[in-house]
Amino acid sequence: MIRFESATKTFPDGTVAVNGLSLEAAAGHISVLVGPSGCGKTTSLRMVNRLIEPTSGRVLVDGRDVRAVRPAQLRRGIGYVIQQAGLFPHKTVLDNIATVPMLTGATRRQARSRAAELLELVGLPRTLADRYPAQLSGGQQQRVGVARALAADPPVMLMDEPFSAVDPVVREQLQNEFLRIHKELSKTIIFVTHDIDEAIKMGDRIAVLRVGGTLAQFASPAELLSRPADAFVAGFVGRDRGYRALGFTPAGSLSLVEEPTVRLGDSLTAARQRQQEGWVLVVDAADAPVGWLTTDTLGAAEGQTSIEKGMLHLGGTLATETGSLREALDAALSSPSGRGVVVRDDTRFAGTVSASHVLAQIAARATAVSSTSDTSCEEVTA
Ligand SMILES: Nc1ncnc2c1ncn2[C@@H]1O[C@H](COP(=O)(O)OP(=O)(O)OP(=O)(O)O)[C@@H](O)[C@H]1O
Repeated sequence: MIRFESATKTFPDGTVAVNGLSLEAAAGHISVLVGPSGCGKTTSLRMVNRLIEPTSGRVLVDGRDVRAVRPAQLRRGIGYVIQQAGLFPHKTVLDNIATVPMLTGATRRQARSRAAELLELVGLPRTLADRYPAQLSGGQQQRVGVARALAADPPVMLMDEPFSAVDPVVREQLQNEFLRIHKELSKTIIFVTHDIDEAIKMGDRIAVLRVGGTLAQFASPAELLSRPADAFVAGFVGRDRGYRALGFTPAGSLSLVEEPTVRLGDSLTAARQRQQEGWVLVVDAADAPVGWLTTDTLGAAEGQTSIEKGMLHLGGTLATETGSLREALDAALSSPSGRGVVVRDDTRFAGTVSASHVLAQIAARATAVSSTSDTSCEEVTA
């Protein structure tokens, strides 16, 4: 666990980068520091591994004031991942990763074997092991950066905008992979980003900082979206926060509508018979939805007698039975028939749901929540 106790940093030129920060980053969880440029995120992070010393207040790791531990020793237990990966340019990928275990006493052979395992864990092929950082893409470099930070198996990791130097698609892959790794390893992580969407995706808890280095709110993503502490936080989390909060509301008891389906290869006559309001859902042999067929234009399919893939509309996004209300609403809104397709976890078709049905469910939940709402606030404030 990492605890900031009224930590303040004033730089010699008088800049107050962090001002009385108090919060607790729980063990085994990802705590995110987010806020506009210059609000003190990096300074806060660096106070944990003593790259920066607080002017007043203190930072504790597992109950111990970091100032009581020699920096070199402290940093051995704290992985550090930064933007642009910060790899040693003259070392190969494998040696970059193996460096830290060797510093902590592993033999070269042990360290390299561990490095090879980590390469796999972060989703990199072994064929990259002997390359130099300059011979890797930005996303691959970031993966090596994560592997290197994990190499000494530190209980704590500090991550400073680790995925911001790559394009949005790679970034999403890196986020997903990191979340998968985190599920396996459960490190205590402080993750810095200026991107609220990334914060909401990655964080178990999110600290929103404002310029001047003060804490505006420390809360779970769902709480931040549904109950921002003030206008600054509301503005920072964004205008569509109501919709995004649905991403944290399980679809749960949403009752599905039975929907007649046809299979690829079935006759067009069957499609006409089963259509509802001009649309019929087509599934494959394993009952997984593959698209919608509009029976209005079937007359144009001259000479064809059976349903083929080329006739189908791609369909909307799919929601899962165990997913969120946001998924369900998005499935309905993006479906060409207006009927959102819901699948089981094994991708078999389960039923459909309409946008009005999801909205009715949202309204019912909102009423239930407001009548049982508690206003407890778990954050530690200065
Ligand atoms: N060595 C320094 N001397 C003086 N001021 C500094 C120093 N380092 C940082 N600052 C200032 O402290 C404030 C906080 O900086 P910090 O880098 O912690 O912000 P940040 O939230 O991480 O910003 P960004 O998102 O732009 O990286 C800024 O106003 C910055 O200019």
